[in-house]
Amino acid sequence: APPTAPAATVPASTALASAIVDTLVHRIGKDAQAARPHDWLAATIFTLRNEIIERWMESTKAAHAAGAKRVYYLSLEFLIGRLLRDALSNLRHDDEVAEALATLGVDLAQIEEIEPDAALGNGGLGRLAACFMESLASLDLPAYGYGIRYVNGMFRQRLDDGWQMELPENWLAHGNPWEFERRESAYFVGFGGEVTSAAEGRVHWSPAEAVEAVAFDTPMVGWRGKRVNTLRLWNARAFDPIKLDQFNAGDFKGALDGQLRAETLTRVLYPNDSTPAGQELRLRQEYFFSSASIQDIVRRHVQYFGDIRTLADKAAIQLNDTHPAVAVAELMRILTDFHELPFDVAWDITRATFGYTNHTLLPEALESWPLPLFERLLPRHMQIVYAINAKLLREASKVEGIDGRAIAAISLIDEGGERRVRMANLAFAGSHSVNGVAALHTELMKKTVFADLHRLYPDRINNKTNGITPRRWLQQCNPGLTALLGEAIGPDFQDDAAKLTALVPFADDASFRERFAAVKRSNKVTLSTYIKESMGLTLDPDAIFDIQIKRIHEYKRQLLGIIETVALYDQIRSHPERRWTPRVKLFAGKAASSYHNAKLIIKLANDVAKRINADPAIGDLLKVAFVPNYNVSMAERIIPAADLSEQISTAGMEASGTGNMKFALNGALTIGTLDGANIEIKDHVGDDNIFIFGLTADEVAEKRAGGYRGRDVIAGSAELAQAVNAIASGVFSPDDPSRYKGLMDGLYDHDWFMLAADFDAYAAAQRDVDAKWNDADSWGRSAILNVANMGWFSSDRTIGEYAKQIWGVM
Ligand SMILES: CCc1ccc([C@H](C)CC(=O)N[C@@H]2O[C@H](CO)[C@@H](O)[C@H](O)[C@H]2O)cc1
Repeated sequence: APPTAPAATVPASTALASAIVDTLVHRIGKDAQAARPHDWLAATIFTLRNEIIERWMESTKAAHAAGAKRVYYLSLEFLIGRLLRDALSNLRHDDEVAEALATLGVDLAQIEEIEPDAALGNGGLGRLAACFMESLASLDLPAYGYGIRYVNGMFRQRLDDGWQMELPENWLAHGNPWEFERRESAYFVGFGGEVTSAAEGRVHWSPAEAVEAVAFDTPMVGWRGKRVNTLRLWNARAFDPIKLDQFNAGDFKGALDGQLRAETLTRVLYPNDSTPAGQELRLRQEYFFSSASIQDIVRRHVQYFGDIRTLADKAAIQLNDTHPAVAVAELMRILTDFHELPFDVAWDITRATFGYTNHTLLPEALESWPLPLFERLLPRHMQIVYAINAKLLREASKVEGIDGRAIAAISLIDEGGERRVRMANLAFAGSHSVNGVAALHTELMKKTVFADLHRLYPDRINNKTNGITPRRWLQQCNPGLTALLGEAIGPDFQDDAAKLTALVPFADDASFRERFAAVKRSNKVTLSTYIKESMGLTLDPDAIFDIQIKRIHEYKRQLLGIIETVALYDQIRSHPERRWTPRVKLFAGKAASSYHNAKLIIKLANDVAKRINADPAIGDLLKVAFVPNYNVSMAERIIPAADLSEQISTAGMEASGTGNMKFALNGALTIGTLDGANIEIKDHVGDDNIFIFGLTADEVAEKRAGGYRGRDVIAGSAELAQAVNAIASGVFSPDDPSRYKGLMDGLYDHDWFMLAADFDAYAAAQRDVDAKWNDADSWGRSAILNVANMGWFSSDRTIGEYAKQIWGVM
């Protein structure tokens, strides 16, 4: 049973109202008359925090008392979003707080809207880390998340005449009531300098420069407040914020240089979600937070358990992709240089402690660092990488069937051309578990990127299909559906998402289908109101809401969605006599600031929207919109209103996807390829309740190997050719007719992402969507069966698997 609510819990609504006013007066310094919405937000959070802090302390004490093994999740990204609604709902206080505030004339929903998103991530990887932290607390597992406290998170996207503009994001502008500075948890992190060998083989690294890493803790509140875990984000501070001598000499810049360098380190999140910037500052960020985190983990272990050799029994460290991979070398440095363990003993402890999750097979996304940069910035770690590599290659050379080519592929050092340190190989070699994030992805890891390492360590790669927290992605963002489900199958699904299967029989219940459709329609009306107010565009809530929201990337094929929309537009215009099914196409997503084609695709979506929405011949049959500044809160607003979820990546390129799970859990049907977790969604919801089309991953590989050319396919598809030529010739860009020529030529000449190859199948699947939509019972049945069968995609199931099979904490 969850721990009994401590004495200082939130009193009944009126008492609660006065507690909030008391905080407003004594903490914010405003009385109810003068208070602004942001004052009420702060007062509500500070009041609610009291209970959270007590549960937090209780959780920490309980873990300590139990001598529990802790999970440490190292991630350069945590895409948290807003926390008030999440904390209120997980503590089951949302209704009484709403009531209490209402007695004060304050609308809880309104103040929840002004909380800034903690946008400390790019996309899938960062959001997964946030869902995982919530599930770890909800499963009562002692865990810490470690990351960087960026002052500027993911940039704000503004569209200027359809072009993406990146604006700094200042989530800390008005302070952050959720964080606690822990000045006592501060560590020295060095860079550069040199390594000297001291007496009896001891090694000494004297860095040329250093910063102080200071911890800021944010509570991670689990479902029913079962446990409150810690998200520890590091901030960099200069040891010498101001050099007075230089200042007095008038060299103000020089005097403050140290502080500037430190601030720069944790200032901003790199906005790339698959192409490494490859900049030195990025490596400095990766080492800064990895070192501070490892030092903090080792300090806690020695303090609580004494002997460092038992580290792997009491700590499970998970590397969220390669971004914290240098932590492997950092732990080796601390174990050998400070705790004077023999190399091999240190290596065994390191491997037993680390697990590594791979989130992408895109070659350009696999991080590697030029050896000179790595050596200059981290001279001691370079030595350790060499030592690890020597041991690894010695081991590999003993395995039969591992030839020179395999050795070269296994090596931590890429010798082809400029020598580079392969962070994926370092993470792989330094971990006892290497997991993929969906079944197909994990199989492709074994067959492609890690084929040789897999042959050397055949039982290291394992699969952990992603999941999403049903608290944020159903209960909190879709209260209408949650209430309806509760009426039908009782509340138990809120404690165990697997219990959603109790909904299956209701798919055949016409009255339940009706109420289900009514909830969906009211969510669509709510979204339409928002789109009307924010974009001035009127949407028909009875049209199919067909939605593609995710980072803009060529492998995610927003371009295929746009070209099919252009083909549909042309079909409607040339065949007005036909009975067309009204459709609303919504796009949203950010492009990495240096990703030219992705930014062009955003512009094209806006140009196509402008033309179609203004065309009187179309009316409400087709409306297109690109919603600006897609983020976690926007996803919570859009997903409950979706009928159709676009998951149309080139097969073999989307490791898993997690948006696909969120849409299906909210009763949308998926149109997608056999890629990532789409395959497992199909397996769970049933072939009749999903629209699958296109080439499989193997077929894509064959076509690529077989000299596939888009030109041949385009020539064979009138609809496709018409749409591509219309875009290429400037029909949607009269102000610059050749704007998309290059983009379209790319389809003729390369089409690496197989848009032409999959077009006809995709367009046909879209017509199947229309047909099913016009059979409301069939659509309703399928939508209900999607919700009923999405329990397996809860991140509680995923974390349960990590806990049992990788971390040994369950
Ligand atoms: C170094 C630049 C960089 C930054 C981020 C990344 C991430 C790995 C990209 C990412 O977010 N991958 C997504 O991870 C999700 C969670 O596992 C998956 O569901 C998505 O399929 C995958 O694209 C790669 C390279």
